[in-house]
Amino acid sequence: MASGKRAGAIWCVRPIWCEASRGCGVEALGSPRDALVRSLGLECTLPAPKPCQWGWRYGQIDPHEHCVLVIGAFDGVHRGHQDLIRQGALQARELGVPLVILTFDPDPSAVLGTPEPQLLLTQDRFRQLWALGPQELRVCAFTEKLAALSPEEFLDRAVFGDGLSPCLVCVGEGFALGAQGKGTVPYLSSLGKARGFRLLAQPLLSLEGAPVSATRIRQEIASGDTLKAARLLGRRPFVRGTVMRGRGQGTSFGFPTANLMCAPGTALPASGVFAGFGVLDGSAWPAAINVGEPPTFKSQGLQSSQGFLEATLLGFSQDIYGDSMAIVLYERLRPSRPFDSFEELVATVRTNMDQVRERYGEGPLKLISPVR
Ligand SMILES: Cc1cc2nc3c(=O)[nH]c(=O)nc-3n(C[C@H](O)[C@H](O)[C@H](O)COP(=O)(O)O)c2cc1C
Ligand SMILES: Nc1ncnc2c1ncn2[C@@H]1O[C@H](COP(=O)(O)OP(=O)(O)OP(=O)(O)O)[C@@H](O)[C@H]1O
Repeated sequence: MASGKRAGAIWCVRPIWCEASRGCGVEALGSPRDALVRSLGLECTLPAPKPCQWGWRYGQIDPHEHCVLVIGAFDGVHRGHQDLIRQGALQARELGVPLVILTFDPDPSAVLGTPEPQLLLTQDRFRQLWALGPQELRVCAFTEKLAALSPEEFLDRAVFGDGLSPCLVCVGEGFALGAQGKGTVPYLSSLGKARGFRLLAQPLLSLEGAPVSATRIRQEIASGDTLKAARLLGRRPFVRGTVMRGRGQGTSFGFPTANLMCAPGTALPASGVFAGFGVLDGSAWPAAINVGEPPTFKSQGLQSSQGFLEATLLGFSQDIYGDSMAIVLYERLRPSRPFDSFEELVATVRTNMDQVRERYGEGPLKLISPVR
């Protein structure tokens, strides 16, 4: 296994909107409603998974039918990933064969002992990949056994040995797979000669002066630059979590907040106040959001845990304790800070709510279907 830091090393790891998001910013996602639908991957439904020898698949091509195979962990399904998959789709169309995306679950970094904060939960990653239009999405269960396979063993067992016969394999420049990261581009290229496939190494998509990578996007999110993260992702970043009980003071302050505990390992800003949307039951509510422990109430309960945020949804008043909710992070409004008085805190949060209202209105935007 190669080191977890190696760029593109996998072991060390219906395209409606792809075209629109190429070469321009997130505004290309269209209306606020369309942008939310696309950011959350609600425009498509994943088919039921079917088991295969090394994992499972969504959709199916004929066993050993020639195909174009695009391989990667694809955390975030960012614009570099989209570019690579779009290239695979073009090649597949020219060759008259289906497109298969091969990915891994869990993310290889989790098994290799170098877990990275995740830009997408697994099902969201699969949905974003499926939205790019492959005929099959193949998922290899990433276990220590799989991690220990050499590139030759991986190809012979988990690819050719599990019903896939690619005539073209597409990866990013600098990609490597297999134990010790041995399966570099030149290495895979020569293995392909013996196995009847060509290897296409796609130059990395660069935006705003550097290659797009999950690591770079994680850094932008951690620093609170959710707008830049959105430009690199080609969609708005969002997180999911469960609504928990808080101190119960928000209602008395005049802004009830949904306290959200996100899944462990979710990529979140360190702290800060953001404008965005809360998405529940297929509707999106403009929201003012505080990420992280509120500095005025340090260490007074669940807020001290990592992965915590709270959001006041404009125009919303229902009991949603225990419900799951997605929070889509638009832009950062200000840093979180301690307040000397509740009055000052309330007045400042109200100003933030007004900022959200000015930008996104109040009350729900009905999205296509309930958040799955
Ligand atoms: C938009 C928004 C901004 C906030 N900003 C801060 C802040 O800067 N400092 C702080 O200590 N708490 C901040 N909070 C957290 C509030 O103090 C907290 O929501 C309130 O005390 C209610 O907490 P409870 O839901 O646990 O009762 C913010 C909350 C929201 C919704
Ligand atoms: N900016 C990019 N442009 C084109 N292809 C890319 C880009 N970034 C990654 N890829 C390719 O996409 C596939 C999936 O990448 P993977 O998630 O496995 O790891 P990675 O290369 O480390 O990417 P990242 O750091 O963005 O997660 C790989 O074939 C990889 O080389």
